Amino acid sequence: MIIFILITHISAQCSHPIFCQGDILHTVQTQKIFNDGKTFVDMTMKKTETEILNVWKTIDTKNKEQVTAFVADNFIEAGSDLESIRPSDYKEKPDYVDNIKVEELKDWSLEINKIWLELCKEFKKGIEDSTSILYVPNPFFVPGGRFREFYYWDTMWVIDGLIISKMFESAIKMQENFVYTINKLGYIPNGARIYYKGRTQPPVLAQITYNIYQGLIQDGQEERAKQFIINSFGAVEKEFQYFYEHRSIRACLIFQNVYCDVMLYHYDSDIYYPRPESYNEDISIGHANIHMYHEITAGAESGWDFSTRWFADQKSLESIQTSYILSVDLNTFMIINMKRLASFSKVLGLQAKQTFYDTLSKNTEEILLDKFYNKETYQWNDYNYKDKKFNKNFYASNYFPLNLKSKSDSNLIENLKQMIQQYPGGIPTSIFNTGQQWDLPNSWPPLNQMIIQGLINNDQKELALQLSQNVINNAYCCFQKSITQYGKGYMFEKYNAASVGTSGGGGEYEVQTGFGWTNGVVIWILNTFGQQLLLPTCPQQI
Ligand SMILES: OC[C@H]1O[C@H](O[C@H]2O[C@H](CO)[C@@H](O)[C@H](O)[C@H]2O)[C@H](O)[C@@H](O)[C@@H]1O
Repeated sequence: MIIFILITHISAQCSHPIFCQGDILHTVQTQKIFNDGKTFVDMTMKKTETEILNVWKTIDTKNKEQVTAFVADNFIEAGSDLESIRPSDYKEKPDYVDNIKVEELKDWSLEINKIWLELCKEFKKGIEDSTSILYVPNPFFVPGGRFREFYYWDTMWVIDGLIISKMFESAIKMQENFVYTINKLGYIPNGARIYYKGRTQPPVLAQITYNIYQGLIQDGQEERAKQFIINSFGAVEKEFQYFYEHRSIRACLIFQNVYCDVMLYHYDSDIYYPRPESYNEDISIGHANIHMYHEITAGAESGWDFSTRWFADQKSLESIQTSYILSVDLNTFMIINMKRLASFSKVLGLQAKQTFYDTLSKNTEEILLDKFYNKETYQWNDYNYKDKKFNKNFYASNYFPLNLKSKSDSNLIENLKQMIQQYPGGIPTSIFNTGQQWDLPNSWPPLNQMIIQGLINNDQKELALQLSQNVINNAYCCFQKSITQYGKGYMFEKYNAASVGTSGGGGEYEVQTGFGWTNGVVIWILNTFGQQLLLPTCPQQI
C-alpha cells in the first residue's frame, strides 16, 4: 500500500531536470537572476535538455555573472512559447451591452470587451519539448501579467464572461482543453505548466460544463447542448472520482459515527519539494522541510495562496497546515459537482447514476449546511480535523453555501449587510491584515461573485445589487485611475476592500493586471444588473 502511494506521488510530480528540479533551477533561483522566480521557469530552451545540462557542467556556478550569461545564452525570454490569437467568435459589441443603462458603464464594457483580444493565446507549434508548457490542443484565455498560461479555477469566471458575450466557440474550446487534460492526467493541474503538476485547483469543471450547456440551451442550440454533455460527461465524472479518491475523508470519522457513506473534502497535494516558480519563497520558509513544502503546495491548490485560513497560528506561513482543513468552499464546490453530475445523468437518461449523485449530494449537503454552520456567528466555518476545531473567523468563503439549498436566516443576512456597508470596495477575503494576498484588505472578484450569486439564490436581490455596485465601483474607478496614471485602463486581479479606486496588494508578487476573472465577473455583473447599476462616484484624486 505504502509503495503504491509513493509511486502515485512520484508519477504525479514534475521531474523535469531544468524547470522543476536540479542544480540549474536551484542556482538560478537562489542567485536571484530574476526578481520574479516565475520568469526563469517560463523561458524557452534554445538547445536540447542534454546540451544545456552539458554546458552547465562547464561554468563556474558560484559566479553570478557566468550564471546570468549561461541563462542568456541558452534560454529565450519568458512567454516566447505563446502566441496571441484573435478569437474566431470575437464580437466588437456583444448584445448584453445594450442592456446597460448608464452610458459610461456601457462605454467601459466595450473597453473590457477589447481586453479578450489581449488575453487569448495558444502555444506555439513544435515547442513542447523546449519549455514548461503543459500541452493542450486549443487556444485559451490567460489571467494576464505574469500569469501567461491558463489557470484552472480562473477559467470558470472567464468562461462566464465569454458565454454572456456569446463566444461559445471560445468557451467550448477551453472546456475541451480541460477534458483533454483529465483524460491524459486524471485531473486538471493548477495551471498549464508542467511545474504545476501534482496539485489541482478548486474543482469547477462540472459548473463550467453546466454554464456552457445552459448558455447553449438559452441560445436555442438544444442539439449541440446535448452533444456537449455527451462529450463531457466521462471527464467530469473522472475528475469527481479524483477528488473522491485523493482529497476526501469519511464523514463518520469526524461526526460521531454517522454518515459513513459520505465523504468530506480537503485541499492537498502530491508535492514534497519547493514550488519551482516560487523557489526562494519556499526554501526560505521550508528549510528543506518536505512536509512544509507539501502544505504550501496544498495551499496553492486551494487557490488561496496564501491566507491565515490555512495557518495554525492564524499569523504566519510557517504554521501552514492546509491539508488538515475540511474547507467550506471546497465542500460547496463538490456538492455543486454532485448536483451537476445528477442533472447531466438525467440529460443522458442514466437513471441509476442520477439517483446515485442526487442521494450523495443531498447527504453531503445536509452535513455541510447543518454541522458546519455556526449558530452564533451565523456563518459556515472550516473544520480542522487534526485539532478537531472549527475556525470561527470571518472568511469570504464562509458564505459559499448560499449557493446550495441553504435557507439563510435573517442574522446571516444582517451580518453580510454590515460587511457590505463597512467595506465599500467589495467583501474582504478575511479580517486579518497579514500581508498575505488572500487576507485583508484584499477583495477578490471571484469570491464576490460567489456571494452575489448566493444572495440572488436566497431572494436577497437588493443586497446582491449593493455588493455588485461596490465591486463595479472599485473596478471602474481603478480602471479610470490607471488611464490617468499610465495612459491605459487596467483591470486588476484583486482590489482593496476598504476603499474605492485602490487595487489590492501583498503576497509573493506585484498585483497583476489583465485580468481574466475580473473581466468575467464584471461582465457577469453588468449583464445581471445592467438596468439598476449607477455610475460610480470615484474619489477626487482620480
Ligand atoms: O506564483 C505564485 C502562485 O501564483 C498563482 O496563484 C495566484 O494566481 C492564480 C492565477 O490568477 C490564481 O488562480 C490563484 O488563486 C492566485 O493565488 C498560482 O495559482 C499558484 O499556484 C502559484 O504558486
